[in-house]
Amino acid sequence: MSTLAKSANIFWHECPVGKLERQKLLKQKGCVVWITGLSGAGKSTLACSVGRELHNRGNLAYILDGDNLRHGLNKDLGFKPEDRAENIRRVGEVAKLFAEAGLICIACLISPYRRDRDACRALLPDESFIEVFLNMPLEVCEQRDAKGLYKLAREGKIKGFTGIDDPYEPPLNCEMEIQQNDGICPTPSAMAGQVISYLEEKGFLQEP
Ligand SMILES: Nc1ncnc2c1ncn2[C@@H]1O[C@H](COP(=O)(O)OS(=O)(=O)O)[C@@H](OP(=O)(O)O)[C@H]1O
Ligand SMILES: Nc1ncnc2c1ncn2[C@@H]1O[C@H](COP(=O)(O)OP(=O)(O)O)[C@@H](O)[C@H]1O
Repeated sequence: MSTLAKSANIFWHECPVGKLERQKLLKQKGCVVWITGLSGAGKSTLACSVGRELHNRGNLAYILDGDNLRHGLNKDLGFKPEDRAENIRRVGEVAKLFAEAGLICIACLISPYRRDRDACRALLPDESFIEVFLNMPLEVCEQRDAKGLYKLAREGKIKGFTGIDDPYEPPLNCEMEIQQNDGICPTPSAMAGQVISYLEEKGFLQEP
């Protein structure tokens, strides 16, 4: 699918209230926390845990979950590489709007291809795209198999399943990597704590 602009004679209209004013109102800085990893790695769980913690602290956050968005905005897309690329492109653009609105936008999608994630990063101002690699081994995800999809993929009933017969390209330079310690997965709340600490350190949770 082409991402080249097809419309001509269009002009950007500047609005009177800008990002800085909205950030001051919300007492936080807009950013995108982009959680990537295999199906079953715990992306949605982590996103929800971070979202709850931020809400409890009085920060405004919004979750863009790949699975959920495929029920609406992206319901015309499948899992071929070009469909995944368009899926990630659209979510990247929406995430950019949320960050521009001053929110902490938490996007959780497999987003298996490095090039697609890097293109989303390039949409955001420096440091406000925070890539979190939820690095859970395939065996752990497959053992969890919360939706029974790995079983179907192993039986050949789903083709092109990430980690089985479609690639996952791990980030090379992500802001955070969360993994098992001595074979034990940190609890969702411990993982969320790591993300919140990062946001705090970088000043996203306070007035600009
Ligand atoms: N072929 C194939 N490969 C991977 N995943 C598949 C596939 N088919 C369906 N599913 C289900 O779709 C969810 C992933 O959607 P995403 O939008 O995050 O995928 S992607 O970023 O476009 O790759 C993913 O959800 P999560 O388990 O939450 O990651 C799966 O439940
Ligand atoms: N930190 C964790 N420790 C143990 N189990 C987890 C953890 N995070 C998620 N899970 C479990 O793993 C399964 C997949 O989690 P989910 O958040 O749906 O993953 P994803 O969104 O990456 O597909 C769920 O059954 C969930 O309860």
